Amino acid sequence: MKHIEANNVNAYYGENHVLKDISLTMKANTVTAFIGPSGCGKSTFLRCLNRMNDYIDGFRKEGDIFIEGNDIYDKKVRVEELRQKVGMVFQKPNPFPKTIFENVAYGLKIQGIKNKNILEEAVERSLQQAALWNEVKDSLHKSALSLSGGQQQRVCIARALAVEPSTLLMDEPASALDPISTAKIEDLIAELKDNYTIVIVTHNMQQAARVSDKTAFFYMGNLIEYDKTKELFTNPKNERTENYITGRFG
Ligand SMILES: Nc1ncnc2c1ncn2[C@@H]1O[C@H](COP(=O)(O)OP(=O)(O)OP(=O)(O)O)[C@@H](O)[C@H]1O
Repeated sequence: MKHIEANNVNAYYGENHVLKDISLTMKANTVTAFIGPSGCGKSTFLRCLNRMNDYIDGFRKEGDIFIEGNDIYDKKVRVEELRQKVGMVFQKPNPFPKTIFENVAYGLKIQGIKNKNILEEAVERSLQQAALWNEVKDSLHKSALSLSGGQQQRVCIARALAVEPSTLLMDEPASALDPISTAKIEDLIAELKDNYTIVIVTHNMQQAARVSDKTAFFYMGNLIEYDKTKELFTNPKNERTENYITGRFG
C-alpha cells in the first residue's frame, strides 16, 4: 500500500524553480533515501512532506502530496497535527535547553497530556525506541544539552517518536556525528522501519546503500532515477545517476 504519494510536485522560491514535476510513491515501513548534489532540491522535497516550507517567504508549491491517503495540503488539514504524524529530525541535533525528560515529553504536554504516569511511560517507550534508554535512564532530569552530539540526536528522535508519528523525515541526521554515533543512528533506522515509514536525505552514498530500501536521485530539481537501492547502485539506468554514484561529479 502507498504510504506517501507525490503527484507532479513543482516548487519555487520566488522565481527559482527548484522542484520540477516530481512524482513518486513510497510504501509503508520502508526507508527511502534522497541523494544528489548540493542544491538539487532534496531538502525542499523532504520539507514539502510535512509542510515545513509553508512559512518561507516566496515559497510556492504545485501538485499534490498524499500521506496515508490524505491530501496534506488540503485546507482542512491542521499543520500542527500533520507534523505530529510526520515527524522530523534535522542535521544538527536541536534539543531544547530543558531536561531529557522534558524534551521527550514536550509534544505530549503541548497536546495537553498532564498525567504523570502516561508521560513517564511515553518517555521511556520513546527513549527505548531511540536506543537511548539504557544510557540515560538514571539521568532523565539532567539537561539534554549535557549529552554528546550522538545522544542529543537520539533525544531528538525520541522527541519525534513520543507523539506516535507514522512517518519520520530525517535531513542528514548523522552528518554532524562521529562514526560510532553514525553507526548507532543507522542501526536505529533499520529497527524503526518496522513501525515507521522513513525518508532520509543523505550526502553519504554508502549510508544510503546501507540503510535504505529505495533511493531517489535528484539533479537540478529533477527526479532522475528512483529504484530499489541495490538496483540503483549496481545497475543505474541513467548516465547522470551513474556519473554521480561513481563520484564523477557531486
Ligand atoms: N529558504 C530558501 N530560500 C530561497 N531559496 C532556497 C531556500 N532553501 C533552498 N533554496 C534553494 O533551493 C534550491 C534547492 O535547495 P535544497 O536545500 O532543497 O537542496 P538540497 O539538495 O537539499 O541541497 P543540500 O544538499 O546542499 O542541502 C537551491 O537552489 C537553494 O539555493
